[in-house]
Amino acid sequence: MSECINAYAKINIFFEIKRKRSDGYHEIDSLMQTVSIHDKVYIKKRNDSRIKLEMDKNIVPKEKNIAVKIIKYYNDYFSLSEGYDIKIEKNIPVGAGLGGSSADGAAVLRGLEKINNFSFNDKFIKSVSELGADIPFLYRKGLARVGGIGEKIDMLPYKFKDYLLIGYPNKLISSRWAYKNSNFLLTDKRKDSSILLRCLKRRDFECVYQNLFNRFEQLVFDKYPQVKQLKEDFIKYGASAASMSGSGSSVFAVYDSRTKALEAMKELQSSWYWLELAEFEY
Ligand SMILES: C[C@@](CO)(OP(=O)(O)O)[C@H](O)COP(=O)(O)OP(=O)(O)OC[C@H]1O[C@@H](n2ccc(N)nc2=O)[C@H](O)[C@@H]1O
Ligand SMILES: Nc1ncnc2c1ncn2[C@@H]1O[C@H](COP(=O)(O)OP(=O)(O)O)[C@@H](O)[C@H]1O
Repeated sequence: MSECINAYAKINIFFEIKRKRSDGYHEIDSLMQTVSIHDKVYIKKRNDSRIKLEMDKNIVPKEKNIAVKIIKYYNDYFSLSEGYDIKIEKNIPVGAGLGGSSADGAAVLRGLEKINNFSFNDKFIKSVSELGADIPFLYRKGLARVGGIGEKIDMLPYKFKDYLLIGYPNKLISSRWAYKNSNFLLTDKRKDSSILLRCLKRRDFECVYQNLFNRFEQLVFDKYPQVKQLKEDFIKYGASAASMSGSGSSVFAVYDSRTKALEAMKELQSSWYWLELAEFEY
């Protein structure tokens, strides 16, 4: 039987780099939230050990695709040789800071659980962050404080009700590049997500929106001024707040009504490459 799993994208409501580890990875402090924009991942078990992949946009070669890497990792980890047919319908822009590859990886894990009727344990899910740092969070969905390189997840019980507009200015930015060029940013005094956590505890969402933060913003704004322009456009057209997500280049904006978000979308659609209305996803 074939399973169809929605692979939800994420935004970083808060993102700070804590320190560089000796293996080159960076420890982060982030508040991550899944949003309604998603890929569709279809997965079916085969009778042989082959792994077949079909992806509508031919942007990622099979061997580099996270979906295939996950199946291989799973087979190695549990000493299996299972084969699967996987099909990905891609909607999440690639290299946008929306976690599209990790979302597909997490959906494959959920598919494996459904097909084989088991649940992965925490140790396995943590270990998968080696393949895609955002996979442990996207496997769980919702709102969480994320630490380590992405494997430490504290789920948070708060729910946003506003509407989102998410824009992608057609600049593919690699997370590796952003982290590599982040060292000079770290001379600044580090921020801490505990300010936002305090706002959340009081259910004071205005306070959260006033404290959105992304350590990579300045780096990306300097190199790609159109990303800064997109954020300014969102604010100009009625957003309560806006911030870049992850390593960019997408920017999300928060609107307190669907009507306001739709009006902004109408005004901005012709100026920007990709713009979508979204909701917080739990
Ligand atoms: C920046 C963030 C914030 O949520 O999101 P994106 O912009 O990618 O969506 C993530 O930390 C990105 O996660 P992800 O995109 O899954 O990273 P990976 O593919 O695992 O790693 C790509 C490369 O980025 C660097 N990397 C990644 C994660 C991390 N905590 N420290 C790092 O230094 C490493 O050089 C790694 O080889
Ligand atoms: N299924 C996939 N979908 C998108 N990108 C993938 C996938 N598998 C591997 N990749 C690789 O992951 C890189 C990062 O893509 P993505 O996760 O969309 O961006 P980001 O890390 O900025 O959120 C891409 O440039 C691509 O080479």
